[in-house]
Amino acid sequence: MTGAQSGAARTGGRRVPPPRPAPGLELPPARVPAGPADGDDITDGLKTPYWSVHDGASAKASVGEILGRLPQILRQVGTLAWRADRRNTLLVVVLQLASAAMAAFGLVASVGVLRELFGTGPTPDRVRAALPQLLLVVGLLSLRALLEAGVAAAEAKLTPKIRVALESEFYDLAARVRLEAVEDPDWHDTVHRASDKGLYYARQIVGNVVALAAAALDIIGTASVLTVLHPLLILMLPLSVLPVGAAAVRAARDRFHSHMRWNAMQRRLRVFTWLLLDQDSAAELRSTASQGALLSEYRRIAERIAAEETRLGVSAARINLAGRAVGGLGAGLTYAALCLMLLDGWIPLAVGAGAVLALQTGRTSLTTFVNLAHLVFENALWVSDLLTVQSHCRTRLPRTGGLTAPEAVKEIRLDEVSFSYPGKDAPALDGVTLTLKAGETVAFVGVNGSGKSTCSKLIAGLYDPTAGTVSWNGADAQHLDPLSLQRRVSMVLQQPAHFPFTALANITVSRGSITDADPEAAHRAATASGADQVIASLPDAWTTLLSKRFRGGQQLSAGQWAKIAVARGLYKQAPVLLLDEPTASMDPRAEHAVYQAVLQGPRLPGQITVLISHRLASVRGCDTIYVFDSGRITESGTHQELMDLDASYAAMFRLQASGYRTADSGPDAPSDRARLPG
Ligand SMILES: Nc1ncnc2c1ncn2[C@@H]1O[C@H](COP(=O)(O)OP(=O)(O)OP(=O)(O)O)[C@@H](O)[C@H]1O
Repeated sequence: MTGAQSGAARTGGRRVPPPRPAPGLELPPARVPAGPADGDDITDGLKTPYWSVHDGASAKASVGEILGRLPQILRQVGTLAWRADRRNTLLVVVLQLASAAMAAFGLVASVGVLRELFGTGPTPDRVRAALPQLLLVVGLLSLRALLEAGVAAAEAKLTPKIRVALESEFYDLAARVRLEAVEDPDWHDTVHRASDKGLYYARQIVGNVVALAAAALDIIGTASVLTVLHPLLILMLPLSVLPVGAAAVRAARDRFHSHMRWNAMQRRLRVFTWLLLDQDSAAELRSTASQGALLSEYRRIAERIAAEETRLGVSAARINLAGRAVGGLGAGLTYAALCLMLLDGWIPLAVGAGAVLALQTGRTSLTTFVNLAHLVFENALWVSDLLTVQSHCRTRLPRTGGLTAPEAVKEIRLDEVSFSYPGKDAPALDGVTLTLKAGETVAFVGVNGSGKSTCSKLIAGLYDPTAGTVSWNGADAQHLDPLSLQRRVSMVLQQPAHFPFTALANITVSRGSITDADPEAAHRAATASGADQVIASLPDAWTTLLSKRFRGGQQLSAGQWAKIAVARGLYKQAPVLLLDEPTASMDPRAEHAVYQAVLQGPRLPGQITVLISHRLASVRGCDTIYVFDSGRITESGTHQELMDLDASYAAMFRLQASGYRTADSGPDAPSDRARLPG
């Protein structure tokens, strides 16, 4: 090779320049840190992940905000419950109210017992006098236990129903939204957050709201009992419970903060543990022997987490102690006030003892209330998030109704069609005009990112154009019923889905079923695509599960999956067949067989076939070849016309052909197809 030739490939006498370095790119640094330095915050540099946006929200909200949101949350949960199961919702409410009433009556009866016990007369007489009240207390407490069991049983029936209703509605909506919504990265985040967190907390919130309501009712019950005992005693309640409440708020916030921090640290650690265990990175880690580097970073983070855990534990113990001291102070003040009331004869001893009992109950209920209020506040944010995503889904569903797409597709026309992906300024398609006629096989070729796949998705009705029209037999596709249109199109995608179903179901799914098959059509499709040999080699042939996640499941190679995907596309027998680089991962013989089947094999009468491929030799037999560049069609015609045009298609073709050329062959004579045996 001469010096002039050394930096460039030669194609039919033209030279294709070698790649140039990006302008202005400097040399990289000699050392980069693997993570935050030892003195730095280990959570620095971590983006708040989409699934964590509401974590710790209750620790940031004020008490007023939390209390202010509770009625709305109660309404929201009540509506969900009412919609899911009216009977059990009513049961929960009624039984919970009755249970709170039993608790209050139990307290009053307990004061009655104390009154008798602290009365005058010999002890046996006092005990005898107290017995009926004592039996009443036992009866009321037993009744309360029964009522609480009833609440738990009704809740156990109600919660799964709410979950199933919410889940079904959510998955039904999310699975049907239009493709451009699904491909929006923000959409992906919100939907996954709703699925992982929203649905999880929707399950938790019912139980938590019921427990919160129970705690609130107990506080109300306690306040009522104190008022009945002596109106002044109601003043004791805030004195006794507020310090406990403040300590509980502080402890709850600290817990939520710690949880957030711990989560963030664990996420940094998981980056490394995941890489160490992951199947995809296993081969490279071993071949580069870089496990040691990853393990040392793992140890560094793990040690920081251990130190942080100790710090958090000690801090929690301190807050606990402070909380108890404040609570004790409150209790001390209450008892001092009670003593004064007793000494001045405002209340009898029995009432004083009853008040102590009631205040003790009130303190416990308030601590429970504070903890649950924080929890419910945070749960509700996730549930609201889920409900917002659901309503958002409703706005992004495909149109319904419209004309039924024609069964016999005579012509599909794209007229000045443009399309931009959400959030992208540059259009992926920019004024594309082309006509596909019944019975034609056309090819879309062009460099990466030039808009070929996007164009095929617009033809399939998966996207609506942002400008211009796609029409079927003269009717605007946007006026056609999307479902009927999708039934007329079969798409084989560049990265086909690997359904964890049987081999047969992986094929029949294109007709919307994973249980029923047309055996002859499935066999024909598998034979044409080359999937027949793949399936025949599987232990249970058609019924082999294609997923290692199941017992007896099998793992296929990328090329084998591609054959299954082509079979799936052919099995649908749709009037429009779109093949988006289906053979990229196939071996040359398999690729050749697929193109033979598509281009020359039996096909549906009038079927329109679109092939997208980078291997130009494979599509040279197509009726029309469209060359895409930056979202536009820059050339079109038959292979020969484009070769005669001698523009970019001809240059690309010669470049590929040069890789196969032997010393004695002409510039555009050879092709990989021509060289294949048989
Ligand atoms: N889902 C998507 N969201 C945002 N942008 C996208 C999406 N899919 C494609 N694009 C962008 O649209 C442009 C056209 O992409 P398209 O996949 O249609 O090209 P292509 O010609 O099929 O490329 P390739 O040969 O690599 O398959 C590219 O700039 C690409 O980055």
